[in-house]
Amino acid sequence: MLQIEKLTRRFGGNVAVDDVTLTFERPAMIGIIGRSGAGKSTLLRMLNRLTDASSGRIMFKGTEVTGLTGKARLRWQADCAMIFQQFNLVPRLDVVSNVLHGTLNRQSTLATMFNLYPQADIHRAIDILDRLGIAQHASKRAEALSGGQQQRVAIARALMQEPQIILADEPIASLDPMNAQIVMDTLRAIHDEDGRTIMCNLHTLDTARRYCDRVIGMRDGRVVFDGSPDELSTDAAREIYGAGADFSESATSTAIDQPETPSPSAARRALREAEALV
Ligand SMILES: Nc1ncnc2c1ncn2[C@@H]1O[C@H](COP(=O)(O)OP(=O)(O)OP(=O)(O)O)[C@@H](O)[C@H]1O
Repeated sequence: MLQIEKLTRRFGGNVAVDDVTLTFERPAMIGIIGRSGAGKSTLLRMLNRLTDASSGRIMFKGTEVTGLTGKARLRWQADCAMIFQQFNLVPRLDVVSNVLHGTLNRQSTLATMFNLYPQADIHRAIDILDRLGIAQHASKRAEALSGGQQQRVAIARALMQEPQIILADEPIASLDPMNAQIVMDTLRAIHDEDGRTIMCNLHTLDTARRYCDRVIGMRDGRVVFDGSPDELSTDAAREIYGAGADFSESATSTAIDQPETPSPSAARRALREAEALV
């Protein structure tokens, strides 16, 4: 399905991603771990074509992604949607409009300028927000939401593009443990229910073990581990993090509490407000 072949990215004399070859046969939830500077973000950004490769190639279902230009490249970026640590929403814009931004690649410039979205898209945006448990916030400005809620808005915006792959670059690094759990549960559910591939850069080992089917460990731009969560032993973790015998997994762990649940009537009210707004 997805093949990464000898992918390399250099920044001057620094090799951020070094000759990485990976094959993904079927949709899965994949965690990429490694310490800061290991090359995780650069790898995801090359997959999404935000960053060009220095050499090597990416193939998806027979198409060479690394060779796409213009509209074909934009289509790929919708098919392989990306979410970020800092959410990248428009803070002063309401939540539904932020989600509708996920359709920008398909809109005419004029329609975009005047926020003219088809009714069907508006309903779909609200359905997606409802699915992610945040429809009650649909009419609020994005900046009024908590970090976890904003990350779910970013996921909703990604889902508007009907992507086959969702790339998540440190999606929970700015969140408290409870919101981190909600966001990871959401990503896992999207994989389980929709069959989309989810590829997440993660700082914490326990999150990768708990949520992912396959874990890829990077160190100094190279893949040094590729296996199931069960195979990710403390020794393997030491190798990935380049740590000594005093390596403690607790240094890469998060404790997790109980998630919030919105009241159904509040959600319905907010849905009506949002429909009136857009
Ligand atoms: N645009 C850039 N220009 C120059 N060097 C870069 C650029 N982007 C990344 N690098 C370098 O490439 C290396 C890998 O960075 P990258 O951000 O991919 O690592 P990472 O594993 O995602 O780290 P973190 O967890 O801190 O985000 C680092 O040495 C970084 O300084």
